[in-house]
Amino acid sequence: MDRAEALQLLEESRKKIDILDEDIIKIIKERTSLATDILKAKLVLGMEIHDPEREEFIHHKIREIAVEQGIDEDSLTQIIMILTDLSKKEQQKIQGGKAHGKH
Ligand SMILES: O=C(O)C(=O)C[C@]1(C(=O)O)C=C[C@@H](O)C=C1
Repeated sequence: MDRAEALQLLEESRKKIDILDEDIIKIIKERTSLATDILKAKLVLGMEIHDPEREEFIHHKIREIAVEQGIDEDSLTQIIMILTDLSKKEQQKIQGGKAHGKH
């Protein structure tokens, strides 16, 4: 591969990454926005926002997928922790808004 081809390959790969990053962000938004329905259900069921058992189940599942797909387990675990954190923060935000609306 000469220098011109290398530059072209880098540019094309970065374009693909930019598109994938946008897709990932859309999916993160879709996952986070489920917080509204999850909180609605939890309030009826008298459940806490933080559900350690469910999180443990997700982490176990993710570790299996990481091994299967040959992705670094710790990195994938960190990503899942960020995603569950986003969901909890969103649920707390909605709950705070609801509580505030009562007064
Ligand atoms: O499944 C739930 O109960 C959720 O609130 C969603 C979720 C998640 O983001 O996956 C977030 C917080 C809980 O601790 C467990 C899981």
